[in-house]
Amino acid sequence: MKDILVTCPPMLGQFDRFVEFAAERGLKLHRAEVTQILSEDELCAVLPDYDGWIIGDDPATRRVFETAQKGRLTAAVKWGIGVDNVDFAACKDLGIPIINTPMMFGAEVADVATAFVIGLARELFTIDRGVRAGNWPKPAGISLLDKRVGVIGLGDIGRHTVTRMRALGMQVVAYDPGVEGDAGFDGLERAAWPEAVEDLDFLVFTCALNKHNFHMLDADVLARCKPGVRIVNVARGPLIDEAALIAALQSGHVYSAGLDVFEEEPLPMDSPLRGMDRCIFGSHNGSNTIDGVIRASHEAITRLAGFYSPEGEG
Ligand SMILES: NC(=O)c1ccc[n+]([C@@H]2O[C@H](COP(=O)([O-])OP(=O)(O)OC[C@H]3O[C@@H](n4cnc5c(N)ncnc54)[C@H](O)[C@@H]3O)[C@@H](O)[C@H]2O)c1
Ligand SMILES: O=C(O)[C@H](O)COP(=O)(O)O
Repeated sequence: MKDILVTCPPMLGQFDRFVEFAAERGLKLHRAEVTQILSEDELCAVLPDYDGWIIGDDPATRRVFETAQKGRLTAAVKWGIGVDNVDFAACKDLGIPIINTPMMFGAEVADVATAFVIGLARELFTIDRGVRAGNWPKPAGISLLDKRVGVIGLGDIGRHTVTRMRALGMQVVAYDPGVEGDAGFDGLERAAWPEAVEDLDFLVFTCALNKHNFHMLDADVLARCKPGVRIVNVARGPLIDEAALIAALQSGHVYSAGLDVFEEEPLPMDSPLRGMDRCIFGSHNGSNTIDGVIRASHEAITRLAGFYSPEGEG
């Protein structure tokens, strides 16, 4: 049996469900005990005792892999899609096989993006908070029919998001430098960056974070947005300059935002965002459905077990 450390929060949430599935494939799963997101130092302290690692949002840095390899670590899998926290180049240099689990829950994350769009349009959460507080608020929302929404990123999540936005009767314009043509959507309007943000009622981020697009939505790009735009991010916090977004929300240039991800997670207690009533926040939980987590966790376990098989295929 290979000893495997699991540090991924959604998988930890249903941990017991996966113990037997993993054991049948030669893996003994161990729950990370320190915190749900371990620090680099914590990882360096515990990982050398394990043969493998199912990675969550932790800092999977070169130092962590080098330290772990001096112990027992020989393979790893990034649970989920985003790999911005994982130094794949270091793994290649060190000869540690590693892979992620793409295409496992694009629909689920797109559902959250859609919930944010509808919630922001109708101020559902503002109303909910008001009713709970003993009030009876009646803010006028905006209709979604024929409104323009920009979808930034046409990967798995982005495509599911386009489907959902179109089903709401919205006009979709998409930006993704890695995808050509209409991405399988009849007559899909495409635009360049940052022109794509102009004249939108909603701007929805669904793209991967990489070394080219840190703060792609900064103060300059925000200034190009239509006054009153509503912004949604279900991808990664650092795509947006959060300080610039806060300033735009405070000035009213951006009407509201729905954010599942932040520059710093968990969102700091003193973040001005916490006081912004029109906004909706998630806890980087877009992928977390019972079904989606089972799907991704089985995939992660199967791929990791594959690295230890004679053929060594993850
Ligand atoms: N909120 C959550 O819980 C949650 C869950 C899953 C994934 N994510 C994030 O969402 C991201 C996208 O997931 P996916 O399954 O669609 O990944 P994917 O790999 O299928 O697609 C990513 C797309 O982003 C595009 N892209 C890269 N740079 C871009 C840019 N500057 N502008 C526009 N598009 C750009 C790529 O060309 C690609 O088509 C993940 O990388 C991850 O960071 C968040
Ligand atoms: O990148 C992903 O797939 C998602 O963000 C979910 O994974 P995480 O909860 O490990 O970030």
